[in-house]
Amino acid sequence: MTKIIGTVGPKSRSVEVIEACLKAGMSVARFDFSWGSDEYHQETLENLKKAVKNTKKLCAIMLDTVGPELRVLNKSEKPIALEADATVTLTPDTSMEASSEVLPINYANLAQAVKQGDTIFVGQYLFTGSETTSVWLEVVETKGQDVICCVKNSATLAGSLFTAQASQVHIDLPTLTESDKEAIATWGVRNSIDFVSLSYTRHAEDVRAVRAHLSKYGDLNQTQIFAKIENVEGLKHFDEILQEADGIILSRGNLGIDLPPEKVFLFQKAAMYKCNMAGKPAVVTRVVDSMTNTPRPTRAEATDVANAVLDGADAILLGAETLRGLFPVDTISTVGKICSEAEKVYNQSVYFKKTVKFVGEPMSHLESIASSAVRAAIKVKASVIVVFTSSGRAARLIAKYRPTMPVLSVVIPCLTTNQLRWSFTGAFQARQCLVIRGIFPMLADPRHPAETTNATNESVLKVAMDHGKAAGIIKPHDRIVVCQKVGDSSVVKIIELEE
Ligand SMILES: Nc1ncnc2c1ncn2[C@@H]1O[C@H](COP(=O)(O)OP(=O)(O)O)[C@@H](O)[C@H]1O
Ligand SMILES: C=C(OP(=O)(O)O)C(=O)O
Ligand SMILES: [K+]
Ligand SMILES: [Mg+2]
Repeated sequence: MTKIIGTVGPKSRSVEVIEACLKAGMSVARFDFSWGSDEYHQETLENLKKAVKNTKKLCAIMLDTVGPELRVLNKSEKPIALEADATVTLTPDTSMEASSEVLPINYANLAQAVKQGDTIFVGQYLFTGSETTSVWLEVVETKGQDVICCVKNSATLAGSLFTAQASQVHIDLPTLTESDKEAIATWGVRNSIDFVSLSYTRHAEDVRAVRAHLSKYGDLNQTQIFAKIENVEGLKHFDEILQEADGIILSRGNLGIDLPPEKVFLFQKAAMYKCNMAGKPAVVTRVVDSMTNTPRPTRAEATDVANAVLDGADAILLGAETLRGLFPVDTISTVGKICSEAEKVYNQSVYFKKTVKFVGEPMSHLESIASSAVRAAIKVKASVIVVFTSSGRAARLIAKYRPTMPVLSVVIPCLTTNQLRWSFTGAFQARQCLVIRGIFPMLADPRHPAETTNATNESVLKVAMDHGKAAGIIKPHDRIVVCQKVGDSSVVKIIELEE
Protein backbone atom coordinates (compact mmCIF):
# COMPACT_ATOMS: atom_id res chain seq x y z
CA MET A 1 0.00 0.00 0.00
CA THR A 2 2.98 2.33 0.57
CA LYS A 3 3.95 3.81 -2.78
CA ILE A 4 7.34 3.78 -4.43
CA ILE A 5 8.72 6.63 -6.52
CA GLY A 6 11.66 5.70 -8.73
CA THR A 7 14.14 8.21 -10.11
CA VAL A 8 14.63 7.12 -13.70
CA GLY A 9 17.99 7.34 -15.40
CA PRO A 10 20.75 5.36 -17.12
CA LYS A 11 19.97 2.06 -15.33
CA SER A 12 16.18 2.35 -15.54
CA ARG A 13 15.23 3.73 -18.92
CA SER A 14 14.76 0.79 -21.27
CA VAL A 15 11.20 -0.41 -21.85
CA GLU A 16 12.11 -3.80 -20.34
CA VAL A 17 13.55 -2.44 -17.11
CA ILE A 18 10.74 0.09 -16.67
CA GLU A 19 8.18 -2.68 -17.18
CA ALA A 20 9.90 -4.70 -14.48
CA CYS A 21 9.97 -1.64 -12.20
CA LEU A 22 6.22 -1.13 -12.67
CA LYS A 23 5.50 -4.78 -11.96
CA ALA A 24 7.72 -4.60 -8.87
CA GLY A 25 5.61 -1.71 -7.57
CA MET A 26 6.93 1.63 -8.84
CA SER A 27 3.93 3.94 -9.30
CA VAL A 28 5.59 7.32 -9.85
CA ALA A 29 8.60 8.07 -12.06
CA ARG A 30 10.80 11.01 -11.08
CA PHE A 31 12.67 12.89 -13.81
CA ASP A 32 15.40 14.96 -12.19
CA PHE A 33 16.30 18.02 -14.25
CA SER A 34 19.47 18.47 -12.20
CA TRP A 35 21.08 16.45 -14.97
CA GLY A 36 20.25 15.24 -18.48
CA SER A 37 18.76 17.08 -21.45
CA ASP A 38 15.13 17.57 -22.44
CA GLU A 39 15.66 15.00 -25.22
CA TYR A 40 17.21 12.42 -22.92
CA HIS A 41 14.34 12.65 -20.41
CA GLN A 42 11.84 12.61 -23.29
CA GLU A 43 13.30 9.39 -24.64
CA THR A 44 13.02 7.80 -21.19
CA LEU A 45 9.43 9.01 -20.92
CA GLU A 46 8.49 7.55 -24.31
CA ASN A 47 9.81 4.21 -23.04
CA LEU A 48 7.81 4.63 -19.84
CA LYS A 49 4.65 5.18 -21.89
CA LYS A 50 5.28 1.94 -23.77
CA ALA A 51 5.90 0.10 -20.52
CA VAL A 52 2.65 1.47 -19.04
CA LYS A 53 0.76 0.30 -22.10
CA ASN A 54 2.33 -3.16 -22.04
CA THR A 55 1.86 -3.77 -18.32
CA LYS A 56 -1.46 -1.87 -18.01
CA LYS A 57 -0.07 -0.32 -14.84
CA LEU A 58 -0.62 3.39 -14.28
CA CYS A 59 2.40 5.53 -13.50
CA ALA A 60 2.48 9.21 -12.55
CA ILE A 61 5.16 11.62 -13.75
CA MET A 62 7.16 13.87 -11.46
CA LEU A 63 9.43 16.65 -12.69
CA ASP A 64 12.13 17.48 -10.16
CA THR A 65 13.61 20.99 -10.36
CA VAL A 66 17.24 22.06 -10.03
CA GLY A 67 16.65 25.03 -7.75
CA PRO A 68 19.47 26.81 -5.89
CA GLU A 69 21.75 23.79 -6.10
CA LEU A 70 25.46 24.54 -5.57
CA ARG A 71 27.78 22.71 -7.90
CA VAL A 72 31.44 22.06 -8.29
CA LEU A 73 32.27 22.09 -11.98
CA ASN A 74 34.76 19.52 -13.20
CA LYS A 75 34.89 20.10 -16.95
CA SER A 76 37.71 17.66 -17.67
CA GLU A 77 36.00 14.91 -15.60
CA LYS A 78 39.46 13.86 -14.34
CA PRO A 79 39.33 12.41 -10.82
CA ILE A 80 40.34 14.92 -8.14
CA ALA A 81 42.26 13.58 -5.14
CA LEU A 82 41.85 15.53 -1.91
CA GLU A 83 44.04 14.79 1.13
CA ALA A 84 42.90 15.29 4.72
CA ASP A 85 44.38 18.48 6.27
CA ALA A 86 45.29 19.96 2.86
CA THR A 87 43.93 23.33 1.76
CA VAL A 88 41.54 23.78 -1.16
CA THR A 89 39.99 26.95 -2.59
CA LEU A 90 36.38 27.20 -3.75
CA THR A 91 36.17 29.87 -6.43
CA PRO A 92 33.34 31.27 -8.59
CA ASP A 93 35.90 31.68 -11.40
CA THR A 94 34.53 28.94 -13.64
CA SER A 95 37.30 29.40 -16.19
CA MET A 96 39.61 27.55 -13.74
CA GLU A 97 40.17 23.80 -14.10
CA ALA A 98 39.12 21.74 -11.09
CA SER A 99 42.13 20.33 -9.24
CA SER A 100 43.32 19.27 -5.79
CA GLU A 101 43.98 22.96 -5.06
CA VAL A 102 41.00 24.70 -6.68
CA LEU A 103 37.32 23.75 -7.05
CA PRO A 104 35.26 26.10 -9.29
CA ILE A 105 31.63 26.53 -8.17
CA ASN A 106 28.50 27.92 -9.84
CA TYR A 107 27.73 30.53 -7.14
CA ALA A 108 29.38 33.93 -6.88
CA ASN A 109 28.23 34.89 -3.38
CA LEU A 110 29.51 31.93 -1.38
CA ALA A 111 32.26 33.97 0.27
CA GLN A 112 29.65 36.42 1.59
CA ALA A 113 27.39 33.62 2.83
CA VAL A 114 29.88 31.57 4.84
CA LYS A 115 32.15 32.34 7.77
CA GLN A 116 35.16 30.71 9.38
CA GLY A 117 34.35 27.32 10.90
CA ASP A 118 31.34 26.58 8.61
CA THR A 119 31.24 23.16 6.98
CA ILE A 120 30.80 22.58 3.27
CA PHE A 121 30.05 19.18 1.87
CA VAL A 122 30.96 18.19 -1.68
CA GLY A 123 29.68 14.94 -3.09
CA GLN A 124 28.90 13.09 -6.26
CA TYR A 125 25.37 13.71 -7.57
CA LEU A 126 23.05 11.59 -5.37
CA PHE A 127 25.76 11.03 -2.80
CA THR A 128 25.05 8.84 0.17
CA GLY A 129 27.34 10.82 2.41
CA SER A 130 29.43 7.83 3.37
CA GLU A 131 31.23 6.92 0.17
CA THR A 132 34.88 7.74 -0.43
CA THR A 133 33.89 10.10 -3.25
CA SER A 134 32.46 12.73 -0.86
CA VAL A 135 34.41 15.27 1.11
CA TRP A 136 33.81 17.52 4.10
CA LEU A 137 35.47 20.93 4.08
CA GLU A 138 35.85 23.47 6.85
CA VAL A 139 36.00 27.18 6.02
CA VAL A 140 39.35 28.68 7.11
CA GLU A 141 38.91 32.15 5.63
CA THR A 142 37.40 34.05 2.71
CA LYS A 143 39.46 36.12 0.24
CA GLY A 144 37.39 38.29 -2.08
CA GLN A 145 35.01 35.85 -3.76
CA ASP A 146 37.13 32.82 -2.86
CA VAL A 147 36.57 30.52 0.08
CA ILE A 148 39.67 28.82 1.49
CA CYS A 149 38.89 25.51 3.14
CA CYS A 150 40.63 22.78 5.08
CA VAL A 151 39.94 19.24 3.82
CA LYS A 152 38.57 17.09 6.66
CA ASN A 153 38.72 13.64 5.03
CA SER A 154 40.71 12.15 2.17
CA ALA A 155 38.53 11.50 -0.86
CA THR A 156 38.67 11.26 -4.63
CA LEU A 157 35.94 13.16 -6.43
CA ALA A 158 35.07 11.27 -9.60
CA GLY A 159 32.63 12.18 -12.39
CA SER A 160 31.37 15.47 -13.79
CA LEU A 161 28.56 16.54 -11.49
CA PHE A 162 29.22 17.35 -7.84
CA THR A 163 26.75 19.08 -5.62
CA ALA A 164 27.93 21.15 -2.71
CA GLN A 165 26.10 22.07 0.44
CA ALA A 166 27.14 24.74 2.88
CA SER A 167 25.59 23.87 6.22
CA GLN A 168 22.79 26.14 7.42
CA VAL A 169 23.65 28.99 5.09
CA HIS A 170 21.17 31.05 3.08
CA ILE A 171 21.82 30.86 -0.66
CA ASP A 172 20.36 33.93 -2.39
CA LEU A 173 19.37 32.15 -5.57
CA PRO A 174 15.72 31.73 -6.63
CA THR A 175 14.02 28.45 -5.66
CA LEU A 176 12.48 28.18 -9.14
CA THR A 177 15.30 29.06 -11.54
CA GLU A 178 14.93 30.28 -15.11
CA SER A 179 15.95 26.86 -16.40
CA ASP A 180 13.32 25.23 -14.17
CA LYS A 181 10.66 27.56 -15.57
CA GLU A 182 11.78 26.65 -19.04
CA ALA A 183 11.70 22.90 -18.28
CA ILE A 184 8.15 23.18 -16.95
CA ALA A 185 7.01 25.31 -19.90
CA THR A 186 8.40 22.88 -22.48
CA TRP A 187 8.91 19.34 -21.17
CA GLY A 188 6.31 19.75 -18.44
CA VAL A 189 3.57 21.03 -20.72
CA ARG A 190 4.34 18.51 -23.45
CA ASN A 191 4.04 15.65 -20.97
CA SER A 192 1.19 16.84 -18.71
CA ILE A 193 3.27 16.36 -15.58
CA ASP A 194 1.35 15.19 -12.52
CA PHE A 195 3.79 16.55 -9.96
CA VAL A 196 6.46 19.19 -9.63
CA SER A 197 8.96 18.23 -6.97
CA LEU A 198 10.25 21.61 -5.84
CA SER A 199 13.87 21.29 -4.76
CA TYR A 200 15.09 23.35 -1.79
CA THR A 201 11.69 24.81 -0.88
CA ARG A 202 12.44 27.36 1.82
CA HIS A 203 9.26 29.43 2.12
CA ALA A 204 5.54 29.13 1.37
CA GLU A 205 6.12 31.89 -1.17
CA ASP A 206 8.29 29.47 -3.20
CA VAL A 207 5.28 27.17 -3.60
CA ARG A 208 2.99 30.05 -4.51
CA ALA A 209 5.44 31.16 -7.21
CA VAL A 210 5.38 27.70 -8.81
CA ARG A 211 1.59 27.62 -8.60
CA ALA A 212 1.43 30.94 -10.45
CA HIS A 213 3.86 29.65 -13.07
CA LEU A 214 1.90 26.43 -13.60
CA SER A 215 -1.39 28.31 -13.96
CA LYS A 216 -0.08 29.88 -17.17
CA TYR A 217 -0.04 26.53 -18.93
CA GLY A 218 -3.59 25.23 -19.39
CA ASP A 219 -3.83 21.72 -18.00
CA LEU A 220 -0.89 22.26 -15.66
CA ASN A 221 -3.20 24.12 -13.31
CA GLN A 222 -4.01 20.55 -12.20
CA THR A 223 -0.36 19.69 -11.52
CA GLN A 224 0.39 19.16 -7.84
CA ILE A 225 3.37 20.72 -6.09
CA PHE A 226 5.45 18.64 -3.68
CA ALA A 227 7.75 20.80 -1.60
CA LYS A 228 11.15 19.23 -0.97
CA ILE A 229 12.40 20.09 2.46
CA GLU A 230 16.17 19.85 2.09
CA ASN A 231 17.62 22.27 4.60
CA VAL A 232 17.11 23.92 7.96
CA GLU A 233 15.67 27.03 6.32
CA GLY A 234 12.83 24.95 4.83
CA LEU A 235 12.40 23.17 8.13
CA LYS A 236 11.92 26.46 9.98
CA HIS A 237 9.04 27.34 7.67
CA PHE A 238 7.61 23.84 7.52
CA ASP A 239 4.10 24.69 8.76
CA GLU A 240 3.50 27.48 6.26
CA ILE A 241 5.00 25.40 3.41
CA LEU A 242 2.73 22.46 4.29
CA GLN A 243 -0.32 24.70 4.08
CA GLU A 244 0.58 25.80 0.59
CA ALA A 245 1.92 22.56 -0.91
CA ASP A 246 0.00 19.48 -2.08
CA GLY A 247 2.55 17.17 -0.51
CA ILE A 248 5.95 17.09 1.16
CA ILE A 249 9.18 15.30 0.28
CA LEU A 250 11.51 14.88 3.23
CA SER A 251 14.74 15.12 1.27
CA ARG A 252 16.96 13.40 3.74
CA GLY A 253 19.90 13.37 1.33
CA ASN A 254 20.52 17.07 1.72
CA LEU A 255 18.72 17.55 5.00
CA GLY A 256 20.80 14.80 6.58
CA ILE A 257 23.82 16.93 5.82
CA ASP A 258 22.36 20.26 6.89
CA LEU A 259 21.17 18.85 10.21
CA PRO A 260 23.38 17.23 12.83
CA PRO A 261 22.84 13.44 12.48
CA GLU A 262 21.18 13.15 15.90
CA LYS A 263 18.37 15.51 14.85
CA VAL A 264 17.25 13.77 11.65
CA PHE A 265 14.88 11.19 13.19
CA LEU A 266 13.01 13.75 15.25
CA PHE A 267 12.40 16.00 12.29
CA GLN A 268 11.14 13.03 10.30
CA LYS A 269 8.62 12.02 12.95
CA ALA A 270 7.36 15.54 13.58
CA ALA A 271 7.06 16.43 9.90
CA MET A 272 5.25 13.23 8.99
CA TYR A 273 2.80 13.63 11.84
CA LYS A 274 1.95 17.11 10.57
CA CYS A 275 1.48 15.83 7.00
CA ASN A 276 -0.75 13.00 8.22
CA MET A 277 -2.94 15.33 10.24
CA ALA A 278 -3.22 17.71 7.30
CA GLY A 279 -4.17 14.76 5.07
CA LYS A 280 -1.31 15.56 2.69
CA PRO A 281 1.07 12.93 1.32
CA ALA A 282 4.53 12.60 2.90
CA VAL A 283 7.43 11.14 0.94
CA VAL A 284 10.74 9.98 2.42
CA THR A 285 14.00 9.80 0.43
CA ARG A 286 17.34 8.00 0.66
CA VAL A 287 16.36 4.75 2.27
CA VAL A 288 18.52 1.97 0.85
CA ASP A 289 21.62 3.70 -0.50
CA SER A 290 23.66 0.54 -0.12
CA MET A 291 21.41 -1.24 -2.64
CA THR A 292 22.94 0.97 -5.33
CA ASN A 293 25.77 -1.54 -5.46
CA THR A 294 24.65 -4.57 -3.49
CA PRO A 295 21.57 -6.81 -3.81
CA ARG A 296 20.57 -6.51 -0.15
CA PRO A 297 20.10 -3.51 2.12
CA THR A 298 21.94 -3.16 5.43
CA ARG A 299 19.91 -4.07 8.55
CA ALA A 300 19.87 -0.41 9.51
CA GLU A 301 18.39 0.54 6.14
CA ALA A 302 15.81 -2.27 6.21
CA THR A 303 14.71 -1.13 9.67
CA ASP A 304 14.65 2.48 8.53
CA VAL A 305 12.20 1.66 5.69
CA ALA A 306 9.85 -0.06 8.14
CA ASN A 307 10.12 2.85 10.56
CA ALA A 308 9.26 5.31 7.80
CA VAL A 309 6.00 3.40 7.28
CA LEU A 310 5.32 3.33 11.03
CA ASP A 311 6.05 7.08 11.16
CA GLY A 312 3.31 7.63 8.56
CA ALA A 313 5.02 7.86 5.17
CA ASP A 314 2.83 7.61 2.08
CA ALA A 315 5.67 6.91 -0.29
CA ILE A 316 9.36 6.11 -0.48
CA LEU A 317 11.48 7.90 -3.07
CA LEU A 318 14.40 5.96 -4.53
CA GLY A 319 17.29 7.93 -5.98
CA ALA A 320 20.67 6.48 -6.85
CA GLU A 321 19.28 2.94 -6.37
CA THR A 322 17.07 3.11 -9.46
CA LEU A 323 18.95 5.80 -11.38
CA ARG A 324 22.44 4.36 -11.53
CA GLY A 325 22.14 1.29 -9.29
CA LEU A 326 22.91 -2.25 -10.32
CA PHE A 327 19.65 -3.61 -8.87
CA PRO A 328 16.84 -1.16 -9.68
CA VAL A 329 14.08 -3.79 -9.81
CA ASP A 330 15.26 -5.72 -6.74
CA THR A 331 15.44 -2.47 -4.80
CA ILE A 332 11.80 -1.68 -5.58
CA SER A 333 10.57 -5.15 -4.64
CA THR A 334 12.69 -5.32 -1.48
CA VAL A 335 11.47 -1.91 -0.29
CA GLY A 336 7.90 -2.93 -1.18
CA LYS A 337 8.14 -6.12 0.88
CA ILE A 338 9.50 -4.28 3.92
CA CYS A 339 6.73 -1.67 3.66
CA SER A 340 4.06 -4.33 3.47
CA GLU A 341 5.35 -6.08 6.62
CA ALA A 342 5.35 -2.74 8.44
CA GLU A 343 1.81 -1.96 7.26
CA LYS A 344 0.64 -5.19 8.94
CA VAL A 345 1.76 -3.99 12.36
CA TYR A 346 0.86 -0.32 11.89
CA ASN A 347 -1.31 0.67 14.84
CA GLN A 348 -4.30 1.87 12.86
CA SER A 349 -6.69 2.16 15.78
CA VAL A 350 -4.41 4.44 17.81
CA TYR A 351 -3.75 6.52 14.71
CA PHE A 352 -7.47 6.71 13.87
CA LYS A 353 -8.38 8.01 17.34
CA LYS A 354 -5.56 10.54 17.28
CA THR A 355 -6.70 11.87 13.89
CA VAL A 356 -10.37 12.15 14.86
CA LYS A 357 -9.33 14.05 17.99
CA PHE A 358 -7.00 16.32 16.04
CA VAL A 359 -9.70 17.20 13.50
CA GLY A 360 -12.12 18.04 16.32
CA GLU A 361 -15.79 18.86 16.09
CA PRO A 362 -17.79 19.80 14.18
CA MET A 363 -16.19 17.80 11.38
CA SER A 364 -16.93 18.70 7.78
CA HIS A 365 -19.59 16.40 6.31
CA LEU A 366 -17.20 14.82 3.87
CA GLU A 367 -14.54 14.17 6.52
CA SER A 368 -17.14 12.62 8.76
CA ILE A 369 -18.30 10.37 5.92
CA ALA A 370 -14.73 9.43 5.03
CA SER A 371 -13.72 8.53 8.57
CA SER A 372 -16.97 6.59 9.03
CA ALA A 373 -16.27 4.63 5.86
CA VAL A 374 -12.88 3.60 7.23
CA ARG A 375 -14.33 2.68 10.61
CA ALA A 376 -17.13 0.67 9.03
CA ALA A 377 -14.69 -1.13 6.74
CA ILE A 378 -12.55 -2.18 9.68
CA LYS A 379 -15.54 -3.25 11.80
CA VAL A 380 -17.03 -5.46 9.09
CA LYS A 381 -13.59 -6.64 7.94
CA ALA A 382 -14.17 -5.38 4.42
CA SER A 383 -11.55 -6.36 1.89
CA VAL A 384 -11.67 -3.06 0.06
CA ILE A 385 -13.20 0.41 0.17
CA VAL A 386 -14.54 1.72 -3.14
CA VAL A 387 -14.79 5.49 -3.35
CA PHE A 388 -16.27 7.54 -6.18
CA THR A 389 -14.59 10.86 -6.78
CA SER A 390 -13.88 13.46 -9.44
CA SER A 391 -11.47 15.78 -7.68
CA GLY A 392 -9.80 12.99 -5.69
CA ARG A 393 -10.75 14.77 -2.46
CA ALA A 394 -12.94 11.99 -1.08
CA ALA A 395 -10.25 9.38 -1.77
CA ARG A 396 -7.57 11.48 -0.06
CA LEU A 397 -9.78 11.95 2.98
CA ILE A 398 -10.36 8.21 3.26
CA ALA A 399 -6.62 7.55 2.96
CA LYS A 400 -6.04 10.12 5.70
CA TYR A 401 -7.65 7.67 8.17
CA ARG A 402 -5.18 4.98 7.07
CA PRO A 403 -7.55 2.09 6.37
CA THR A 404 -5.92 -1.31 6.66
CA MET A 405 -7.46 -2.42 3.35
CA PRO A 406 -6.87 -0.99 -0.15
CA VAL A 407 -8.98 1.92 -1.35
CA LEU A 408 -10.19 1.60 -4.91
CA SER A 409 -10.58 5.17 -6.08
CA VAL A 410 -12.98 5.29 -9.00
CA VAL A 411 -12.31 8.59 -10.71
CA ILE A 412 -15.28 9.91 -12.69
CA PRO A 413 -14.19 12.29 -15.46
CA CYS A 414 -15.75 15.74 -15.52
CA LEU A 415 -16.27 17.75 -18.64
CA THR A 416 -15.10 21.35 -18.25
CA THR A 417 -14.72 24.30 -20.57
CA ASN A 418 -12.77 27.56 -20.64
CA GLN A 419 -15.23 28.82 -23.27
CA LEU A 420 -12.69 28.06 -25.99
CA ARG A 421 -12.41 24.31 -25.77
CA TRP A 422 -13.83 21.31 -23.94
CA SER A 423 -11.64 19.14 -21.77
CA PHE A 424 -11.97 16.30 -19.31
CA THR A 425 -10.52 16.35 -15.83
CA GLY A 426 -9.87 13.04 -14.14
CA ALA A 427 -6.62 11.69 -15.58
CA PHE A 428 -4.44 13.95 -13.40
CA GLN A 429 -6.58 13.26 -10.36
CA ALA A 430 -6.36 9.50 -10.85
CA ARG A 431 -2.59 9.47 -11.33
CA GLN A 432 -2.07 11.80 -8.38
CA CYS A 433 -3.57 9.12 -6.13
CA LEU A 434 -0.54 6.97 -7.01
CA VAL A 435 1.57 8.70 -4.37
CA ILE A 436 -0.88 8.16 -1.50
CA ARG A 437 -0.66 5.16 0.79
CA GLY A 438 -3.38 2.63 0.13
CA ILE A 439 -5.11 4.23 -2.86
CA PHE A 440 -5.44 2.34 -6.13
CA PRO A 441 -7.00 4.58 -8.77
CA MET A 442 -8.93 3.65 -11.87
CA LEU A 443 -10.56 5.85 -14.48
CA ALA A 444 -14.26 5.24 -14.93
CA ASP A 445 -16.09 5.30 -18.23
CA PRO A 446 -18.29 8.42 -18.07
CA ARG A 447 -20.94 6.75 -20.23
CA HIS A 448 -21.69 4.14 -17.59
CA PRO A 449 -24.22 4.77 -14.81
CA ALA A 450 -22.84 4.67 -11.25
CA GLU A 451 -24.87 1.55 -10.51
CA THR A 452 -26.77 -0.99 -12.53
CA THR A 453 -30.35 -0.01 -13.15
CA ASN A 454 -31.25 -3.04 -15.24
CA ALA A 455 -29.71 -6.37 -16.11
CA THR A 456 -28.02 -5.29 -19.30
CA ASN A 457 -26.15 -2.07 -18.54
CA GLU A 458 -22.61 -2.09 -17.28
CA SER A 459 -22.25 0.07 -14.17
CA VAL A 460 -19.16 1.87 -12.90
CA LEU A 461 -19.40 -0.06 -9.64
CA LYS A 462 -19.44 -3.39 -11.46
CA VAL A 463 -16.40 -2.42 -13.53
CA ALA A 464 -14.61 -1.35 -10.35
CA MET A 465 -15.40 -4.68 -8.67
CA ASP A 466 -14.24 -6.63 -11.71
CA HIS A 467 -11.06 -4.56 -11.63
CA GLY A 468 -10.58 -5.42 -7.95
CA LYS A 469 -11.20 -9.11 -8.63
CA ALA A 470 -8.70 -9.15 -11.48
CA ALA A 471 -6.14 -7.46 -9.23
CA GLY A 472 -6.76 -10.15 -6.58
CA ILE A 473 -7.93 -7.73 -3.90
CA ILE A 474 -11.60 -8.78 -4.08
CA LYS A 475 -12.70 -12.41 -3.65
CA PRO A 476 -16.10 -14.17 -3.57
CA HIS A 477 -18.09 -13.58 -0.35
CA ASP A 478 -16.03 -10.50 0.53
CA ARG A 479 -17.57 -7.45 2.12
CA ILE A 480 -17.01 -4.11 0.42
CA VAL A 481 -17.60 -0.61 1.70
CA VAL A 482 -18.71 1.88 -0.94
CA CYS A 483 -18.58 5.64 -0.53
CA GLN A 484 -20.57 7.58 -3.08
CA LYS A 485 -23.16 10.21 -3.65
CA VAL A 486 -26.76 9.20 -4.17
CA GLY A 487 -28.79 12.18 -5.24
CA ASP A 488 -27.50 15.04 -3.12
CA SER A 489 -26.24 13.03 -0.19
CA SER A 490 -22.99 11.19 0.41
CA VAL A 491 -23.59 7.65 1.61
CA VAL A 492 -21.49 4.82 2.96
CA LYS A 493 -22.86 1.38 2.29
CA ILE A 494 -21.73 -2.16 2.87
CA ILE A 495 -22.09 -4.79 0.18
CA GLU A 496 -21.83 -8.58 0.68
CA LEU A 497 -20.63 -10.31 -2.43
CA GLU A 498 -22.08 -13.62 -3.45
CA GLU A 499 -19.75 -15.23 -5.89
N1 LIG B 1 -19.42 10.79 -9.95
C1 LIG B 1 -19.77 10.42 -8.72
N2 LIG B 1 -20.74 9.51 -8.51
C2 LIG B 1 -21.13 9.17 -7.26
N3 LIG B 1 -20.59 9.71 -6.16
C3 LIG B 1 -19.61 10.61 -6.29
C4 LIG B 1 -19.13 11.02 -7.57
N4 LIG B 1 -18.14 11.94 -7.39
C5 LIG B 1 -18.01 12.10 -6.06
N5 LIG B 1 -18.86 11.29 -5.38
C6 LIG B 1 -19.07 11.25 -3.93
O1 LIG B 1 -19.36 12.58 -3.54
C7 LIG B 1 -18.80 12.90 -2.28
C8 LIG B 1 -17.87 14.09 -2.44
O2 LIG B 1 -16.64 13.62 -2.97
P1 LIG B 1 -15.53 14.54 -3.63
O3 LIG B 1 -14.36 13.72 -3.96
O4 LIG B 1 -15.32 15.74 -2.78
O5 LIG B 1 -16.31 14.95 -4.91
P2 LIG B 1 -15.72 15.73 -6.09
O6 LIG B 1 -14.75 14.78 -6.67
O7 LIG B 1 -16.91 15.96 -6.95
O8 LIG B 1 -15.08 16.96 -5.53
C9 LIG B 1 -18.14 11.63 -1.81
O9 LIG B 1 -19.05 10.89 -1.03
C10 LIG B 1 -17.85 10.89 -3.11
O10 LIG B 1 -17.74 9.49 -2.92
C1 LIG C 1 15.94 13.52 -3.12
C2 LIG C 1 16.83 14.41 -2.73
O1 LIG C 1 17.26 15.43 -3.52
P1 LIG C 1 17.93 15.30 -4.95
O2 LIG C 1 17.00 15.94 -5.90
O3 LIG C 1 19.19 16.06 -4.77
O4 LIG C 1 18.14 13.85 -5.21
C3 LIG C 1 17.39 14.39 -1.37
O5 LIG C 1 18.12 15.32 -1.03
O6 LIG C 1 17.10 13.44 -0.63
K1 LIG D 1 16.95 18.09 -8.30
MG1 LIG E 1 18.42 16.84 -2.55
